[in-house]
Amino acid sequence: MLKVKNLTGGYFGNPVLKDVNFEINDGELVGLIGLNGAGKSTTIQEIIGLLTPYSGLIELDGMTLLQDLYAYRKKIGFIPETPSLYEELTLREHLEVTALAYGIPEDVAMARAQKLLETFRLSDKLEWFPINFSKGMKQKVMIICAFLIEPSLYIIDEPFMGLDPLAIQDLIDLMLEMKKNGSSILMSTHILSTAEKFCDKFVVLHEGRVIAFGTMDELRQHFGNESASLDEIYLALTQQAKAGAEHE
Ligand SMILES: Nc1ncnc2c1ncn2[C@@H]1O[C@H](COP(=O)(O)OP(=O)(O)OP(=O)(O)O)[C@@H](O)[C@H]1O
Repeated sequence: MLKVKNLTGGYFGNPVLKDVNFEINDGELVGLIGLNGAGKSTTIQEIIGLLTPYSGLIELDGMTLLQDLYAYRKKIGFIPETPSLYEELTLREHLEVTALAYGIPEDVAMARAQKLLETFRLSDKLEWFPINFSKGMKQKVMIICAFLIEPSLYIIDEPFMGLDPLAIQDLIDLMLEMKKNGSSILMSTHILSTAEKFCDKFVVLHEGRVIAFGTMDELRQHFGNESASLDEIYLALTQQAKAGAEHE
């Protein structure tokens, strides 16, 4: 379970995030949504420990990063928006390095990887180097490495960019399977129609603040329209927040 409590943080002393609060229970898929510059990537960087909060607390399964950096990091599988692979390592070596870094026995890792490689149609490319992969294939390697770990929390930044429709469906199926196994998932996305279908809850960020957090039903109630789509709610919420800021 992830708890983000009163998080204020950002870059070089500039608080991009202001008093951010939300939680992800075990077995929950939460969508992180917001306009360009709203603070989604900054939130993710705070959770994975690339940034240090100015104030507030981030707790994963009751543990903070400061209590045990290595144990905390081992609980997170992160899939960045832009794939970053080691040019000098083959796909097989990427899997081996991931298993080593997360303390997973090689036979266990390779057994898990086999299924994932089949799902993403990369089984015959184990000896390939990243330079020979397309952008979507590189992203699939990042996905396989993250799912190989079977972490407590998956953080997936813009998962649907660059993936073909088949791979998107495969990724969604995997997320749903991991959710069933009790993992928590935080997914940042601009593809609201897909998010609406699969996410249990939504964190709506606007200019570094959480302007709504809850299930689709809770957001609809808040909005006062029982049949509104996430797109409609989201646009209305951001306009309300903009009008509020202009009024101040
Ligand atoms: N490395 C950085 N140094 C300084 N400011 C940054 C840095 N990265 C982002 N910011 C600022 O933080 C704010 C939030 O940016 P962030 O990247 O978190 O937004 P986002 O919601 O992920 O946007 P997008 O949808 O465009 O990816 C923006 O005002 C941005 O200019």
